[in-house]
Amino acid sequence: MLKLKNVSVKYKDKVVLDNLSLTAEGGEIIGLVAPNGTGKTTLFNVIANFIKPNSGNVTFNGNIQYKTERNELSIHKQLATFPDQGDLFEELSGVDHMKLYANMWNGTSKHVQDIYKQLLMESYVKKKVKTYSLGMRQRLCFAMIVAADTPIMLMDEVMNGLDVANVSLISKQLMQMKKEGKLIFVASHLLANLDLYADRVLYLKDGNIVHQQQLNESTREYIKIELTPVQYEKLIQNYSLPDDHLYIAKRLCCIPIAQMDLDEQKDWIERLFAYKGKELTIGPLGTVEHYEKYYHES
Ligand SMILES: Nc1ncnc2c1ncn2[C@@H]1O[C@H](COP(=O)(O)OP(=O)(O)OP(=O)(O)O)[C@@H](O)[C@H]1O
Repeated sequence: MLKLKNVSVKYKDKVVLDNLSLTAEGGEIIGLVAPNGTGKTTLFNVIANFIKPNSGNVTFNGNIQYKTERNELSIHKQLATFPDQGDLFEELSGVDHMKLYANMWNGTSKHVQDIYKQLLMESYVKKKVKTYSLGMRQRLCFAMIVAADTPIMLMDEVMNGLDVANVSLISKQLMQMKKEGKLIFVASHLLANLDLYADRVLYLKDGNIVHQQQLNESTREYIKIELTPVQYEKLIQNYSLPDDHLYIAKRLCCIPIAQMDLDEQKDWIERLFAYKGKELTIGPLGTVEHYEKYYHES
């Protein structure tokens, strides 16, 4: 559905994307994670052709590239980007905005009512945007991209400023759209949140994807415990830890269990129980832990 090949973007001497390649298919939610200023928006801008890469290309559906105006039009019919709150019209209602997006991409707005009901916006959607809170505006931006109903959606910080109930509401809607076969990119700083709905999380670093985390496959499991650097030093002096264990962000010790039999696993759990008041968990690394591994250790 979407293929980026050797994409590079430079602003003057600053390389932001460096030979980045990526393939993505419909029916997938892809999280995009990196500290501020790494290149997430730049990557979205390349996919949407808001900026031209210095080299490399983007291909849709196997053979369509941004080479002609006609191609650009046909790609833009299939792709919508998350609206910016600053682009909302204060004097128009939420419904007006949703209809605008629905008509622009879909040629019809008959599904708009179902969407605002599903997103629990009925009580305010017909009022002018100037009366909305930040969270209501954010939900409207989301409702607009849902109304656009495109096969590809690029969402920058979709959950910004939303409370727990709204995060859950929007997560559900994202998963429903994924089931319908859409390809959805979500750039986010709300890491734990991505664990709930993303299929794959891409970590951007130094202009490229430094790691792709598959969340829907069984992944390496670890015994995980929070340890201070002093406690960790003592542990590695007293016991021989597997070479591939991790000590992430000088706080979390992760011991892989794949190569251990049940007795060895039990031994490790007993040893680690000695650290009173520390939470011991068993499972794969989550998005937060990967993030700390890639961005807090260098
Ligand atoms: N038009 C531009 N001219 C010069 N430099 C730019 C331009 N746009 C972006 N940059 C630089 O490119 C880098 C990546 O910016 P980008 O907006 O893609 O990051 P981001 O990962 O989306 O950040 P954030 O999490 O803060 O939204 C930054 O260092 C930024 O200063």
